[in-house]
Amino acid sequence: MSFVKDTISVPTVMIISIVLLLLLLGWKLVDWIWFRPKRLERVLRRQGFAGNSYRILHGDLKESAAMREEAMSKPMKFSNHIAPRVIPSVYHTIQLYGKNSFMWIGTMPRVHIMDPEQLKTVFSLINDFQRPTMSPLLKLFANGLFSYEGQKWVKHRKIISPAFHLKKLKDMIPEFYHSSNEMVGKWESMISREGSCELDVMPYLQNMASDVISRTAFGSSYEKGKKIFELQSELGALVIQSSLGIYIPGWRFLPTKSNRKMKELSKKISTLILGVMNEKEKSMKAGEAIQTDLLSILIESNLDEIKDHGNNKGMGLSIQDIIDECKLFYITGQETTATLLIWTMVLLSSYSKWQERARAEVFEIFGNKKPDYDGLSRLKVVTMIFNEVLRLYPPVSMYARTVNKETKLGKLTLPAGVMLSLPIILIQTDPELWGQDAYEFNPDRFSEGVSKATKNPFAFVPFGWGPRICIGLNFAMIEAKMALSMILQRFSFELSPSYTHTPHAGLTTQPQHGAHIILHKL
Ligand code: HEM
Repeated sequence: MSFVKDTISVPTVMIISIVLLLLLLGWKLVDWIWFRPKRLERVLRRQGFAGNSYRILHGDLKESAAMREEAMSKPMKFSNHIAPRVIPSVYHTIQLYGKNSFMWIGTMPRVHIMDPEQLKTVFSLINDFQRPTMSPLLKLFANGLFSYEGQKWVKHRKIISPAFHLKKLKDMIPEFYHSSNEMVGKWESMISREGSCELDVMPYLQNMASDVISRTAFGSSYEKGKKIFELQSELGALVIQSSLGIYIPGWRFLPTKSNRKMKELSKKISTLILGVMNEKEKSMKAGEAIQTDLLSILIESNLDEIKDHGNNKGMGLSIQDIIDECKLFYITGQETTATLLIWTMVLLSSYSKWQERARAEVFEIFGNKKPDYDGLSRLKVVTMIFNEVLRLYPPVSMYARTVNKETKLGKLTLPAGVMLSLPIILIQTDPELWGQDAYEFNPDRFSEGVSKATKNPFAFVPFGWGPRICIGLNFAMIEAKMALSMILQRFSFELSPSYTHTPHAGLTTQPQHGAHIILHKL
Protein backbone atom coordinates (compact mmCIF):
# COMPACT_ATOMS: atom_id res chain seq x y z
CA MET A 1 0.00 0.00 0.00
CA SER A 2 1.41 3.48 -0.86
CA PHE A 3 0.59 6.79 0.67
CA VAL A 4 0.10 9.58 -1.98
CA LYS A 5 0.37 13.17 -0.83
CA ASP A 6 -2.31 15.35 -2.40
CA THR A 7 -0.71 18.67 -1.47
CA ILE A 8 2.49 20.27 -2.93
CA SER A 9 5.26 21.12 -0.49
CA VAL A 10 6.40 24.73 0.14
CA PRO A 11 9.89 24.22 -1.45
CA THR A 12 8.20 22.92 -4.62
CA VAL A 13 5.95 25.98 -4.79
CA MET A 14 9.00 28.23 -4.42
CA ILE A 15 10.90 26.40 -7.14
CA ILE A 16 7.92 26.59 -9.52
CA SER A 17 7.50 30.32 -8.77
CA ILE A 18 11.18 31.02 -9.41
CA VAL A 19 11.11 29.05 -12.66
CA LEU A 20 7.98 30.92 -13.78
CA LEU A 21 9.53 34.26 -12.87
CA LEU A 22 12.74 33.39 -14.78
CA LEU A 23 10.66 32.30 -17.77
CA LEU A 24 8.73 35.57 -17.64
CA LEU A 25 11.92 37.66 -17.38
CA GLY A 26 13.50 35.61 -20.17
CA TRP A 27 10.45 36.15 -22.37
CA LYS A 28 10.50 39.92 -21.64
CA LEU A 29 14.18 40.07 -22.55
CA VAL A 30 13.71 38.14 -25.80
CA ASP A 31 10.67 40.28 -26.62
CA TRP A 32 12.66 43.46 -25.96
CA ILE A 33 15.70 42.54 -27.99
CA TRP A 34 13.98 40.67 -30.84
CA PHE A 35 10.17 40.25 -31.15
CA ARG A 36 9.18 43.83 -30.30
CA PRO A 37 11.65 45.53 -32.70
CA LYS A 38 10.64 43.08 -35.47
CA ARG A 39 6.96 43.78 -34.78
CA LEU A 40 7.51 47.55 -34.95
CA GLU A 41 9.56 47.12 -38.14
CA ARG A 42 6.70 45.23 -39.82
CA VAL A 43 4.17 47.93 -38.86
CA LEU A 44 6.43 50.69 -40.22
CA ARG A 45 7.24 48.89 -43.49
CA ARG A 46 3.54 48.20 -44.09
CA GLN A 47 2.97 51.98 -44.04
CA GLY A 48 5.66 52.65 -46.63
CA PHE A 49 8.63 53.45 -44.36
CA ALA A 50 12.04 52.11 -45.38
CA GLY A 51 15.27 51.56 -43.48
CA ASN A 52 17.88 48.96 -42.58
CA SER A 53 16.59 45.65 -41.21
CA TYR A 54 16.80 45.39 -37.44
CA ARG A 55 20.06 43.95 -36.16
CA ILE A 56 20.01 42.52 -32.70
CA LEU A 57 20.64 45.03 -29.90
CA HIS A 58 22.81 47.60 -31.68
CA GLY A 59 20.60 48.31 -34.71
CA ASP A 60 22.32 51.11 -36.67
CA LEU A 61 24.37 52.40 -33.73
CA LYS A 62 27.76 51.09 -34.91
CA GLU A 63 27.44 52.58 -38.41
CA SER A 64 26.15 55.86 -37.00
CA ALA A 65 29.15 56.18 -34.69
CA ALA A 66 31.55 55.34 -37.55
CA MET A 67 29.91 57.90 -39.85
CA ARG A 68 30.09 60.57 -37.19
CA GLU A 69 33.77 59.83 -36.55
CA GLU A 70 34.52 59.92 -40.27
CA ALA A 71 32.62 63.22 -40.77
CA MET A 72 34.44 64.85 -37.88
CA SER A 73 37.86 63.64 -38.98
CA LYS A 74 38.33 66.39 -41.59
CA PRO A 75 37.00 69.85 -42.41
CA MET A 76 34.57 70.34 -45.28
CA LYS A 77 34.87 72.76 -48.21
CA PHE A 78 33.12 76.02 -47.40
CA SER A 79 29.44 75.47 -48.19
CA ASN A 80 26.14 75.90 -46.37
CA HIS A 81 25.12 72.32 -47.07
CA ILE A 82 26.27 71.20 -43.64
CA ALA A 83 23.84 68.36 -42.78
CA PRO A 84 26.18 65.59 -44.08
CA ARG A 85 28.74 66.70 -41.47
CA VAL A 86 26.33 67.59 -38.65
CA ILE A 87 23.90 64.63 -38.76
CA PRO A 88 25.72 62.20 -41.11
CA SER A 89 23.76 59.02 -40.34
CA VAL A 90 20.33 60.66 -40.61
CA TYR A 91 21.39 62.42 -43.82
CA HIS A 92 22.66 59.19 -45.41
CA THR A 93 19.60 57.19 -44.36
CA ILE A 94 17.29 59.76 -45.97
CA GLN A 95 19.47 59.85 -49.11
CA LEU A 96 19.32 56.06 -49.32
CA TYR A 97 15.72 55.33 -48.31
CA GLY A 98 13.91 58.62 -48.96
CA LYS A 99 11.97 60.99 -46.72
CA ASN A 100 9.75 58.22 -45.28
CA SER A 101 12.53 56.39 -43.55
CA PHE A 102 13.63 55.16 -40.15
CA MET A 103 16.80 54.25 -38.29
CA TRP A 104 17.54 51.91 -35.40
CA ILE A 105 18.71 53.48 -32.14
CA GLY A 106 19.61 50.16 -30.56
CA THR A 107 16.33 48.29 -30.23
CA MET A 108 14.17 51.34 -30.93
CA PRO A 109 13.15 52.51 -34.40
CA ARG A 110 13.39 56.28 -34.96
CA VAL A 111 11.12 57.59 -37.72
CA HIS A 112 12.13 60.72 -39.68
CA ILE A 113 9.41 63.35 -40.03
CA MET A 114 10.18 65.53 -43.04
CA ASP A 115 6.74 66.84 -44.04
CA PRO A 116 6.07 70.34 -42.59
CA GLU A 117 2.36 69.58 -42.11
CA GLN A 118 3.21 66.49 -40.03
CA LEU A 119 5.74 68.63 -38.17
CA LYS A 120 2.98 71.10 -37.31
CA THR A 121 0.83 68.28 -35.91
CA VAL A 122 3.69 66.90 -33.81
CA PHE A 123 4.37 70.38 -32.37
CA SER A 124 0.65 70.92 -31.68
CA LEU A 125 -0.22 67.61 -29.97
CA ILE A 126 2.16 67.99 -27.06
CA ASN A 127 0.58 65.23 -24.97
CA ASP A 128 0.71 62.63 -27.75
CA PHE A 129 4.23 63.53 -28.87
CA GLN A 130 6.35 64.18 -25.79
CA ARG A 131 10.07 64.87 -25.44
CA PRO A 132 12.06 61.76 -24.51
CA THR A 133 12.34 61.24 -20.75
CA MET A 134 15.65 62.48 -19.35
CA SER A 135 17.81 60.09 -17.39
CA PRO A 136 17.98 60.94 -13.65
CA LEU A 137 21.61 61.92 -14.23
CA LEU A 138 20.64 64.53 -16.85
CA LYS A 139 17.86 65.77 -14.57
CA LEU A 140 20.49 66.54 -11.94
CA PHE A 141 21.87 69.02 -14.46
CA ALA A 142 18.85 70.16 -16.45
CA ASN A 143 15.53 69.73 -14.67
CA GLY A 144 12.72 72.22 -15.19
CA LEU A 145 10.32 73.43 -17.86
CA PHE A 146 12.15 71.64 -20.68
CA SER A 147 11.73 68.18 -19.16
CA TYR A 148 8.23 68.48 -17.66
CA GLU A 149 5.07 67.12 -19.26
CA GLY A 150 1.32 67.35 -18.57
CA GLN A 151 -0.09 69.51 -15.77
CA LYS A 152 3.31 70.20 -14.26
CA TRP A 153 4.50 71.72 -17.53
CA VAL A 154 1.26 73.77 -17.91
CA LYS A 155 1.68 75.23 -14.43
CA HIS A 156 5.38 76.09 -14.83
CA ARG A 157 4.98 77.57 -18.32
CA LYS A 158 2.10 79.78 -17.10
CA ILE A 159 4.10 81.09 -14.15
CA ILE A 160 7.39 81.58 -16.01
CA SER A 161 6.04 83.12 -19.25
CA PRO A 162 5.49 86.63 -17.82
CA ALA A 163 9.21 86.81 -16.96
CA PHE A 164 9.91 86.71 -20.72
CA HIS A 165 7.27 89.25 -21.81
CA LEU A 166 8.59 92.05 -24.00
CA LYS A 167 8.03 94.64 -21.29
CA LYS A 168 10.31 92.74 -18.89
CA LEU A 169 12.88 92.16 -21.62
CA LYS A 170 12.90 95.89 -22.37
CA ASP A 171 13.97 96.49 -18.76
CA MET A 172 16.88 94.10 -19.29
CA ILE A 173 18.40 96.14 -22.14
CA PRO A 174 21.12 97.69 -19.89
CA GLU A 175 22.31 94.16 -18.98
CA PHE A 176 22.45 93.10 -22.64
CA TYR A 177 24.39 96.28 -23.42
CA HIS A 178 26.81 95.81 -20.52
CA SER A 179 27.84 92.27 -21.51
CA SER A 180 28.32 93.14 -25.21
CA ASN A 181 30.22 96.30 -24.33
CA GLU A 182 32.63 94.34 -22.18
CA MET A 183 33.29 91.91 -25.04
CA VAL A 184 33.88 94.55 -27.74
CA GLY A 185 36.02 96.45 -25.23
CA LYS A 186 38.27 93.41 -24.89
CA TRP A 187 38.48 93.08 -28.67
CA GLU A 188 39.40 96.77 -29.00
CA SER A 189 42.24 96.32 -26.53
CA MET A 190 43.64 93.51 -28.71
CA ILE A 191 43.77 95.59 -31.92
CA SER A 192 47.32 96.12 -33.13
CA ARG A 193 48.84 99.43 -34.24
CA GLU A 194 47.97 98.46 -37.80
CA GLY A 195 44.33 98.43 -36.69
CA SER A 196 43.51 94.73 -36.78
CA CYS A 197 43.75 91.50 -34.82
CA GLU A 198 43.06 87.82 -35.36
CA LEU A 199 41.13 85.79 -32.82
CA ASP A 200 38.79 82.86 -32.29
CA VAL A 201 35.52 84.69 -31.56
CA MET A 202 33.82 81.54 -30.25
CA PRO A 203 34.94 81.66 -26.58
CA TYR A 204 34.30 85.42 -26.41
CA LEU A 205 30.75 85.11 -27.70
CA GLN A 206 30.10 82.18 -25.36
CA ASN A 207 31.44 84.17 -22.45
CA MET A 208 29.29 87.16 -23.42
CA ALA A 209 26.15 84.97 -23.60
CA SER A 210 27.00 83.44 -20.24
CA ASP A 211 27.48 86.92 -18.76
CA VAL A 212 24.08 88.02 -20.14
CA ILE A 213 22.31 85.13 -18.42
CA SER A 214 24.15 85.77 -15.13
CA ARG A 215 23.11 89.44 -15.21
CA THR A 216 19.53 88.92 -16.38
CA ALA A 217 18.87 85.94 -14.13
CA PHE A 218 20.52 87.24 -10.96
CA GLY A 219 20.60 91.05 -11.32
CA SER A 220 22.44 92.66 -8.42
CA SER A 221 23.71 89.23 -7.31
CA TYR A 222 25.45 88.90 -10.65
CA GLU A 223 28.87 87.91 -9.22
CA LYS A 224 27.28 85.03 -7.29
CA GLY A 225 25.33 84.15 -10.45
CA LYS A 226 28.57 83.89 -12.38
CA LYS A 227 29.99 81.54 -9.76
CA ILE A 228 26.79 79.45 -9.91
CA PHE A 229 27.09 79.07 -13.66
CA GLU A 230 30.78 78.17 -13.44
CA LEU A 231 29.84 75.31 -11.13
CA GLN A 232 26.95 74.47 -13.46
CA SER A 233 29.36 74.15 -16.41
CA GLU A 234 31.62 71.90 -14.33
CA LEU A 235 28.63 69.74 -13.38
CA GLY A 236 27.48 69.65 -17.04
CA ALA A 237 30.86 68.35 -18.21
CA LEU A 238 30.75 65.55 -15.59
CA VAL A 239 27.15 64.63 -16.46
CA ILE A 240 27.92 64.45 -20.19
CA GLN A 241 31.03 62.36 -19.46
CA SER A 242 29.01 59.94 -17.33
CA SER A 243 26.13 59.76 -19.85
CA LEU A 244 28.48 58.51 -22.58
CA GLY A 245 28.75 55.06 -21.02
CA ILE A 246 26.01 52.43 -20.91
CA TYR A 247 23.12 53.52 -18.63
CA ILE A 248 22.91 51.30 -15.54
CA PRO A 249 19.89 52.07 -13.32
CA GLY A 250 20.99 52.96 -9.80
CA TRP A 251 24.64 53.54 -10.76
CA ARG A 252 24.41 57.20 -9.79
CA PHE A 253 23.82 56.21 -6.14
CA LEU A 254 27.16 54.40 -5.87
CA PRO A 255 29.83 56.46 -4.10
CA THR A 256 32.20 56.64 -7.09
CA LYS A 257 34.55 59.64 -7.33
CA SER A 258 32.56 61.21 -10.16
CA ASN A 259 29.16 60.59 -8.49
CA ARG A 260 30.38 62.16 -5.27
CA LYS A 261 31.71 65.18 -7.16
CA MET A 262 28.43 65.61 -9.05
CA LYS A 263 26.40 65.47 -5.85
CA GLU A 264 28.73 67.92 -4.16
CA LEU A 265 28.49 70.38 -7.08
CA SER A 266 24.72 70.06 -7.28
CA LYS A 267 24.43 70.79 -3.56
CA LYS A 268 26.77 73.78 -3.78
CA ILE A 269 24.78 75.23 -6.68
CA SER A 270 21.48 74.85 -4.86
CA THR A 271 22.90 76.40 -1.67
CA LEU A 272 24.26 79.39 -3.59
CA ILE A 273 20.97 79.97 -5.44
CA LEU A 274 19.10 79.64 -2.16
CA GLY A 275 21.40 82.28 -0.62
CA VAL A 276 20.69 84.68 -3.50
CA MET A 277 16.95 84.00 -3.20
CA ASN A 278 16.98 84.79 0.51
CA GLU A 279 18.82 88.07 -0.11
CA LYS A 280 16.30 89.04 -2.76
CA GLU A 281 13.33 88.11 -0.64
CA LYS A 282 14.67 90.24 2.23
CA SER A 283 15.24 93.25 0.00
CA MET A 284 11.73 92.86 -1.45
CA LYS A 285 10.19 92.72 2.00
CA ALA A 286 12.24 95.76 3.03
CA GLY A 287 10.51 97.57 0.16
CA GLU A 288 13.68 98.16 -1.87
CA ALA A 289 13.28 99.08 -5.55
CA ILE A 290 11.69 96.33 -7.64
CA GLN A 291 14.34 94.40 -9.50
CA THR A 292 13.99 93.36 -13.10
CA ASP A 293 16.02 90.14 -13.13
CA LEU A 294 14.42 86.76 -13.90
CA LEU A 295 15.00 85.41 -10.40
CA SER A 296 13.30 88.41 -8.74
CA ILE A 297 10.37 88.11 -11.14
CA LEU A 298 9.95 84.43 -10.27
CA ILE A 299 10.31 85.09 -6.52
CA GLU A 300 7.83 87.96 -6.65
CA SER A 301 5.20 85.90 -8.42
CA ASN A 302 5.69 83.01 -5.99
CA LEU A 303 6.14 84.81 -2.71
CA ASP A 304 3.14 83.10 -1.06
CA GLU A 305 4.38 79.64 -2.01
CA ILE A 306 7.92 80.41 -0.86
CA LYS A 307 6.73 81.77 2.51
CA ASP A 308 5.01 78.46 2.99
CA HIS A 309 8.20 76.54 2.02
CA GLY A 310 6.49 75.11 -1.02
CA ASN A 311 3.69 73.54 1.04
CA ASN A 312 1.14 76.01 -0.25
CA LYS A 313 -1.79 74.66 -2.24
CA GLY A 314 0.61 74.09 -5.11
CA MET A 315 -0.42 77.31 -6.86
CA GLY A 316 3.08 78.69 -7.28
CA LEU A 317 6.63 77.36 -7.71
CA SER A 318 8.52 75.93 -4.75
CA ILE A 319 12.05 77.01 -3.86
CA GLN A 320 13.45 73.89 -5.53
CA ASP A 321 11.39 74.63 -8.66
CA ILE A 322 12.85 78.14 -8.91
CA ILE A 323 16.36 76.79 -8.37
CA ASP A 324 15.83 74.28 -11.19
CA GLU A 325 14.42 76.86 -13.59
CA CYS A 326 17.33 79.27 -13.02
CA LYS A 327 19.81 76.47 -13.73
CA LEU A 328 17.83 75.59 -16.86
CA PHE A 329 17.90 79.15 -18.30
CA TYR A 330 21.66 78.91 -18.36
CA ILE A 331 21.75 75.57 -20.17
CA THR A 332 19.06 76.40 -22.70
CA GLY A 333 19.92 80.04 -23.25
CA GLN A 334 23.68 80.38 -23.19
CA GLU A 335 25.12 78.11 -25.85
CA THR A 336 22.18 78.48 -28.29
CA THR A 337 22.44 82.26 -28.53
CA ALA A 338 26.25 82.20 -28.68
CA THR A 339 25.99 79.68 -31.53
CA LEU A 340 23.69 81.98 -33.51
CA LEU A 341 26.20 84.81 -33.14
CA ILE A 342 29.21 82.63 -33.98
CA TRP A 343 27.71 81.49 -37.32
CA THR A 344 26.48 85.01 -38.06
CA MET A 345 30.06 86.29 -37.77
CA VAL A 346 31.38 83.45 -39.94
CA LEU A 347 28.75 84.05 -42.65
CA LEU A 348 29.04 87.83 -42.63
CA SER A 349 32.82 87.36 -42.98
CA SER A 350 32.22 85.24 -46.07
CA TYR A 351 29.44 87.38 -47.57
CA SER A 352 30.90 90.87 -47.14
CA LYS A 353 28.08 92.60 -49.05
CA TRP A 354 25.63 91.49 -46.36
CA GLN A 355 28.04 92.65 -43.68
CA GLU A 356 28.07 96.08 -45.32
CA ARG A 357 24.27 96.16 -45.65
CA ALA A 358 23.85 95.23 -41.99
CA ARG A 359 26.38 97.86 -40.88
CA ALA A 360 24.71 100.54 -43.01
CA GLU A 361 21.40 99.76 -41.31
CA VAL A 362 22.93 99.82 -37.83
CA PHE A 363 24.56 103.22 -38.48
CA GLU A 364 21.37 104.58 -39.99
CA ILE A 365 19.39 103.68 -36.87
CA PHE A 366 21.92 104.22 -34.08
CA GLY A 367 24.88 106.13 -35.53
CA ASN A 368 27.62 105.65 -32.93
CA LYS A 369 25.17 105.76 -30.04
CA LYS A 370 24.16 102.99 -27.62
CA PRO A 371 21.62 100.67 -29.27
CA ASP A 372 18.21 100.99 -27.58
CA TYR A 373 15.13 98.76 -27.55
CA ASP A 374 13.11 100.73 -30.10
CA GLY A 375 16.02 100.82 -32.55
CA LEU A 376 16.71 97.11 -32.11
CA SER A 377 13.10 96.33 -33.01
CA ARG A 378 13.45 98.36 -36.23
CA LEU A 379 16.47 96.39 -37.55
CA LYS A 380 15.08 94.74 -40.67
CA VAL A 381 18.22 93.63 -42.57
CA VAL A 382 19.78 92.28 -39.36
CA THR A 383 16.59 90.27 -38.67
CA MET A 384 16.66 88.85 -42.21
CA ILE A 385 20.31 87.87 -41.71
CA PHE A 386 19.57 86.13 -38.38
CA ASN A 387 16.68 84.22 -39.97
CA GLU A 388 18.92 83.03 -42.78
CA VAL A 389 21.65 81.97 -40.32
CA LEU A 390 19.05 80.12 -38.20
CA ARG A 391 17.75 78.43 -41.35
CA LEU A 392 21.12 77.15 -42.58
CA TYR A 393 22.88 76.67 -39.21
CA PRO A 394 20.07 75.97 -36.68
CA PRO A 395 21.64 75.78 -33.18
CA VAL A 396 19.34 72.81 -32.46
CA SER A 397 19.61 70.71 -35.64
CA MET A 398 17.16 67.96 -34.76
CA TYR A 399 14.33 67.54 -32.22
CA ALA A 400 13.16 64.24 -30.74
CA ARG A 401 9.75 63.02 -29.64
CA THR A 402 8.37 59.73 -28.29
CA VAL A 403 5.17 57.84 -29.15
CA ASN A 404 3.88 56.20 -25.96
CA LYS A 405 0.58 54.86 -27.30
CA GLU A 406 -0.62 54.09 -30.83
CA THR A 407 -1.13 57.53 -32.39
CA LYS A 408 -2.45 58.86 -35.70
CA LEU A 409 -0.29 61.34 -37.61
CA GLY A 410 -2.14 62.31 -40.78
CA LYS A 411 -2.60 59.09 -42.70
CA LEU A 412 0.00 57.28 -40.59
CA THR A 413 -0.64 55.14 -37.55
CA LEU A 414 2.43 55.19 -35.35
CA PRO A 415 2.79 52.25 -32.95
CA ALA A 416 3.72 52.76 -29.30
CA GLY A 417 7.47 52.46 -28.77
CA VAL A 418 8.76 54.32 -31.82
CA MET A 419 10.69 57.54 -31.55
CA LEU A 420 10.31 60.49 -33.90
CA SER A 421 13.16 62.56 -35.19
CA LEU A 422 12.48 66.02 -36.63
CA PRO A 423 15.67 66.86 -38.57
CA ILE A 424 14.91 70.54 -39.03
CA ILE A 425 18.34 71.20 -40.51
CA LEU A 426 17.18 69.13 -43.52
CA ILE A 427 13.66 70.56 -43.66
CA GLN A 428 15.01 74.11 -43.55
CA THR A 429 17.24 73.43 -46.58
CA ASP A 430 14.92 71.19 -48.60
CA PRO A 431 14.98 72.47 -52.25
CA GLU A 432 11.36 71.31 -52.66
CA LEU A 433 10.35 73.80 -49.99
CA TRP A 434 12.93 76.56 -50.46
CA GLY A 435 13.75 76.44 -54.17
CA GLN A 436 16.91 75.51 -56.02
CA ASP A 437 18.99 78.09 -54.11
CA ALA A 438 18.14 76.39 -50.80
CA TYR A 439 21.83 76.11 -49.77
CA GLU A 440 22.71 79.68 -50.70
CA PHE A 441 23.06 82.34 -48.06
CA ASN A 442 20.42 84.78 -49.26
CA PRO A 443 18.78 86.77 -46.43
CA ASP A 444 16.67 88.54 -49.07
CA ARG A 445 14.39 85.51 -49.15
CA PHE A 446 13.05 86.73 -45.77
CA SER A 447 12.47 90.32 -46.97
CA GLU A 448 8.70 89.85 -46.94
CA GLY A 449 8.57 87.63 -43.89
CA VAL A 450 8.74 83.86 -43.35
CA SER A 451 5.51 83.02 -45.19
CA LYS A 452 6.87 84.43 -48.47
CA ALA A 453 10.30 82.78 -48.06
CA THR A 454 9.12 79.18 -48.31
CA LYS A 455 6.26 77.09 -49.68
CA ASN A 456 5.24 76.14 -46.16
CA PRO A 457 5.85 78.31 -43.05
CA PHE A 458 6.32 75.16 -40.92
CA ALA A 459 9.52 74.57 -42.87
CA PHE A 460 11.15 77.29 -40.70
CA VAL A 461 11.11 76.33 -37.02
CA PRO A 462 14.53 77.09 -35.44
CA PHE A 463 12.81 77.78 -32.08
CA GLY A 464 10.29 74.95 -32.38
CA TRP A 465 6.60 75.85 -32.63
CA GLY A 466 3.26 75.57 -30.83
CA PRO A 467 2.69 75.53 -27.07
CA ARG A 468 6.26 74.40 -26.37
CA ILE A 469 7.99 76.95 -28.58
CA CYS A 470 11.21 78.31 -27.06
CA ILE A 471 10.27 80.55 -24.15
CA GLY A 472 13.50 82.54 -24.64
CA LEU A 473 12.95 83.40 -28.34
CA ASN A 474 12.59 87.17 -27.86
CA PHE A 475 15.26 87.21 -25.18
CA ALA A 476 17.72 85.55 -27.60
CA MET A 477 16.85 87.82 -30.52
CA ILE A 478 17.25 91.03 -28.50
CA GLU A 479 20.53 89.79 -27.06
CA ALA A 480 21.86 88.80 -30.51
CA LYS A 481 20.76 92.09 -32.10
CA MET A 482 22.44 94.10 -29.36
CA ALA A 483 25.72 92.17 -29.69
CA LEU A 484 25.83 92.26 -33.51
CA SER A 485 24.95 95.98 -33.66
CA MET A 486 27.79 96.80 -31.28
CA ILE A 487 30.26 94.62 -33.20
CA LEU A 488 29.24 96.23 -36.53
CA GLN A 489 29.54 99.74 -35.06
CA ARG A 490 33.19 99.12 -34.17
CA PHE A 491 34.70 96.53 -36.52
CA SER A 492 34.69 95.10 -40.00
CA PHE A 493 35.68 91.44 -40.16
CA GLU A 494 36.78 88.65 -42.48
CA LEU A 495 37.62 84.95 -42.16
CA SER A 496 41.18 84.23 -41.09
CA PRO A 497 43.24 81.88 -43.32
CA SER A 498 43.39 79.58 -40.29
CA TYR A 499 39.58 79.17 -40.27
CA THR A 500 38.43 75.67 -41.20
CA HIS A 501 34.79 74.90 -41.93
CA THR A 502 33.86 72.23 -39.39
CA PRO A 503 30.19 72.45 -38.34
CA HIS A 504 29.29 69.61 -36.00
CA ALA A 505 26.57 68.71 -33.52
CA GLY A 506 27.69 69.01 -29.90
CA LEU A 507 25.10 70.33 -27.49
CA THR A 508 24.38 72.77 -30.38
CA THR A 509 25.60 73.06 -34.01
CA GLN A 510 29.05 74.54 -33.46
CA PRO A 511 32.29 74.94 -35.40
CA GLN A 512 34.40 72.02 -34.17
CA HIS A 513 37.67 73.99 -34.38
CA GLY A 514 36.47 77.46 -33.48
CA ALA A 515 35.68 80.58 -35.51
CA HIS A 516 38.96 82.30 -36.42
CA ILE A 517 38.28 85.78 -37.68
CA ILE A 518 40.32 88.92 -38.44
CA LEU A 519 38.85 92.09 -36.96
CA HIS A 520 39.63 95.54 -38.39
CA LYS A 521 38.91 98.61 -36.30
CA LEU A 522 36.60 100.92 -38.24
C1 HEM B 1 19.18 81.35 -30.61
C2 HEM B 1 18.83 80.95 -29.41
C3 HEM B 1 17.90 79.82 -29.10
C4 HEM B 1 17.46 78.79 -29.88
C5 HEM B 1 17.81 78.50 -31.33
C6 HEM B 1 16.57 77.98 -29.06
C7 HEM B 1 15.91 76.85 -29.51
C8 HEM B 1 14.95 76.17 -28.77
C9 HEM B 1 14.15 75.09 -29.30
C10 HEM B 1 14.28 74.54 -30.69
C11 HEM B 1 13.31 74.68 -28.30
C12 HEM B 1 12.24 73.60 -28.42
C13 HEM B 1 12.84 72.23 -28.63
C14 HEM B 1 11.76 71.19 -28.85
O1 HEM B 1 10.65 71.50 -29.28
O2 HEM B 1 12.08 70.02 -28.55
C15 HEM B 1 13.59 75.49 -27.13
C16 HEM B 1 12.94 75.36 -25.92
C17 HEM B 1 13.28 76.10 -24.80
N1 HEM B 1 14.17 77.15 -24.74
FE1 HEM B 1 15.24 77.91 -26.29
N2 HEM B 1 16.49 78.53 -27.80
C18 HEM B 1 17.27 79.66 -27.77
C19 HEM B 1 17.44 80.53 -26.70
C20 HEM B 1 16.88 80.37 -25.46
C21 HEM B 1 17.06 81.26 -24.33
C22 HEM B 1 17.89 82.56 -24.37
C23 HEM B 1 16.39 80.72 -23.26
C24 HEM B 1 16.25 81.21 -21.84
C25 HEM B 1 16.89 82.22 -21.30
C26 HEM B 1 15.75 79.50 -23.74
C27 HEM B 1 14.97 78.67 -22.96
C28 HEM B 1 14.22 77.60 -23.45
C29 HEM B 1 13.33 76.80 -22.61
C30 HEM B 1 13.12 76.96 -21.11
C31 HEM B 1 12.73 75.86 -23.47
C32 HEM B 1 11.68 74.82 -23.09
C33 HEM B 1 10.30 75.39 -23.33
C34 HEM B 1 9.15 74.44 -23.00
O3 HEM B 1 9.31 73.23 -23.11
O4 HEM B 1 8.08 74.94 -22.65
N3 HEM B 1 16.08 79.31 -25.07
N4 HEM B 1 14.58 76.41 -27.46
